[in-house]
Amino acid sequence: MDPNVLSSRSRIAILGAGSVGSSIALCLILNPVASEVILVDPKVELRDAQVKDLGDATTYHGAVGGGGVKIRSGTHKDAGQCDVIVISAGAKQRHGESRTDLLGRNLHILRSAINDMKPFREDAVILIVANPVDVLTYFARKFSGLPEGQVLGSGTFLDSARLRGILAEKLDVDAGSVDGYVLGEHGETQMVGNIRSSCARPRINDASAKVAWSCVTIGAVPLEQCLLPNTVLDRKAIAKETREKAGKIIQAKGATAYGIGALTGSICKSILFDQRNVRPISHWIEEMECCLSLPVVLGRKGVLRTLRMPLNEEEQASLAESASALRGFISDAEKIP
Ligand SMILES: NC(=O)c1ccc[n+]([C@@H]2O[C@H](COP(=O)([O-])OP(=O)(O)OC[C@H]3O[C@@H](n4cnc5c(N)ncnc54)[C@H](O)[C@@H]3O)[C@@H](O)[C@H]2O)c1
Repeated sequence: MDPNVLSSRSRIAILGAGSVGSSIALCLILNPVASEVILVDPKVELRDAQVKDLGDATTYHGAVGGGGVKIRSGTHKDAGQCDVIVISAGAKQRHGESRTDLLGRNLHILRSAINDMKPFREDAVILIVANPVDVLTYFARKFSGLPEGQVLGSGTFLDSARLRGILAEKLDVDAGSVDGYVLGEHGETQMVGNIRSSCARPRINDASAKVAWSCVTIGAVPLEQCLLPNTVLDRKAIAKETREKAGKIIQAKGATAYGIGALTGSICKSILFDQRNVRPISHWIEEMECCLSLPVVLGRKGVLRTLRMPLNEEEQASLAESASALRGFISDAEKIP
């Protein structure tokens, strides 16, 4: 089927009209993949103002079905009937607040948003962007009752994109030719640091732990064989730079929005156009009993299958450690009233 015919009937809802939600909406206007984008936010003044502002951007953009993208305000019930529901509704961390308390607030938002959206259209795909993304993806699957492949989180797609960009610069190649993944838990939310001690969980100490270095290739050529003459690749420093990029942006401007906006738009495209792209996406992993990122095939039914990477022993151990930390965090979250 012509993908544009498919998309012309499609609708995407975005819950949360803040920095991230509005950036996602703009990307979906500039690179249209659905005929309608619906913004949902209890702050109705903000929501409607974002819709008006974004509406101006549609004037010269969007050729889906020839008529351009329609952006409008909507309710949670409208969202439940959309093809893709992006959840960027989330409170930001207050000064001195523990991650557990933040999770408590965001879990509350997620639970009420999902209840308000029910009943879901049968083939709806829920895409979690709000943090902590892996834990919220786990609970969205539980609260929504949708088939597990239809509930996913942006996961380490953003971390992996950052890694690719940094490697591309160091190796002087196009980022599109770099194949490499950050796996496990989404880095912006490593549940360490100011987490309450009663909820402290094992952490990955090595900053390079989550990059699947053994599988990085440049145009299908193993990384080792692609280094420029007389160069040494400091993997630990690159992993650290990848992990700390978000923090630096947030420190300077309060939030990250454009990167996640563009990548979320591309996940929506993979789903609605049934593209079968391989992306590192947070999803339910049965044997790990949590949601975390491994490469998956993405299509109209969401996660179609997980691809198992030939990780070395150390990488497998760090992935297991990431899963154990997430399981611990989930079990702490289950106790939140
Ligand atoms: N996954 C990633 O890679 C990534 C990257 C950047 C930000 N984030 C996360 O995205 C989330 C949003 O960030 P932001 O900067 O846009 O925050 P923001 O405060 O600007 O926007 C959040 C919006 O959610 C709305 N909201 C609250 N409850 C709602 C509900 N029940 N239904 C609909 N909307 C509701 C709020 O009113 C607010 O407007 C945060 O959790 C942030 O950590 C994730």
